[in-house]
Amino acid sequence: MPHLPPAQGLGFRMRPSGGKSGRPAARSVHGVSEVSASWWWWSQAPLQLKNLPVNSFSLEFLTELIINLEKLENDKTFRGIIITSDCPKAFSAGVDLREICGKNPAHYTEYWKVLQDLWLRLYLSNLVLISAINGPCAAGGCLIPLTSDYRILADNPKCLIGLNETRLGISAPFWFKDPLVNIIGHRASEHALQLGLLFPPAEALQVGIVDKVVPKDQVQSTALSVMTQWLAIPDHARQLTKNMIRKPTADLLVKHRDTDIQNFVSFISRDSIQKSLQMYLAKLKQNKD
Ligand SMILES: CC/C=C\C/C=C\C/C=C\CCC/C=C/C(=O)SCCNC(=O)CCNC(=O)[C@H](O)C(C)(C)COP(=O)(O)OP(=O)(O)OC[C@H]1O[C@@H](n2cnc3c(N)ncnc32)[C@H](O)[C@@H]1OP(=O)(O)O
Repeated sequence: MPHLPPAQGLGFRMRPSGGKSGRPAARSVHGVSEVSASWWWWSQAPLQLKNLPVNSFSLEFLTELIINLEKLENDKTFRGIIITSDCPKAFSAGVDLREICGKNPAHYTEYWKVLQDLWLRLYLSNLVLISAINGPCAAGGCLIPLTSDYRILADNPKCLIGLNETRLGISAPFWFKDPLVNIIGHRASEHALQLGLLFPPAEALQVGIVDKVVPKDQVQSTALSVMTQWLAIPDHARQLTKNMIRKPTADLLVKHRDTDIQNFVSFISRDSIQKSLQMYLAKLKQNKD
């Protein structure tokens, strides 16, 4: 794991709410972020993503997320996580474009490997993962929802979700495509992926990329109630079943991850791609003004 300098505004929060268990809040400060590990409701942890302004996946943010997930996974008192965003602008803007623009091949290699690591950790997690999606998530921003067990989307026209890579002139990695196919089926994925569709809430529900759409102020309470249903199932039976269903998909990435890294690095290092990226980043900044 690389050594990381402290950063402002980067962090994950596990927020207590009611202290049902009567356990005192544990607070620990780490290299990058402050993690306040407390009990909200026995055995379920709300994990709030906060990498302002849009929860884009910087290398530092990815690394911290993996560390925090590992801690939760190893803490046998936790059986599920509700993942949501603490950034008002987005659930996640996906790949942090500054990480893949103007850097060197070694950096691109490390970045892609860590992104794969996060995917593997989430996809094969023993915990129940529920995405409480309270903001837009496009392309790489769908990584957490697509690897979760259940997705709840806020009913807001800004909350668009989908793998829109083709609209950016790129192709979604196979390990983004595979979970989508597993969730919405082959034909709907062909359609969604080739056209780079970003679904507004009602369409997202109809195609099945999310499991529930609720008013924004009910996303958390709905997530809690869904979590309760999932936690009613004995862990060992649910975990074995999850692993049985997901392992073949995960194995594909494990088997091909080196080739996938090489492909990504050679693609992203092209001058033409770097120019497009610079233009896209500049456009994002212009749109703001
Ligand atoms: C042309 C080539 C493009 C892409 C990549 C090329 C190669 C990659 C190869 C393979 C990878 C494939 C798999 C994954 C791909 C990805 O995830 S690519 C990234 C996809 N995400 C997006 O395109 C989202 C872009 N952002 C937005 O649409 C909006 O910002 C938003 C809807 C999330 C929020 O909108 P607003 O509330 O209007 O906020 P702003 O637009 O003003 O944004 C605030 C601030 O954040 C910066 N920003 C936004 N997204 C990113 C990002 N992904 N990476 C880095 N920075 C980002 C934005 O520039 C603003 O910055 P400032 O101007 O405040 O400095």
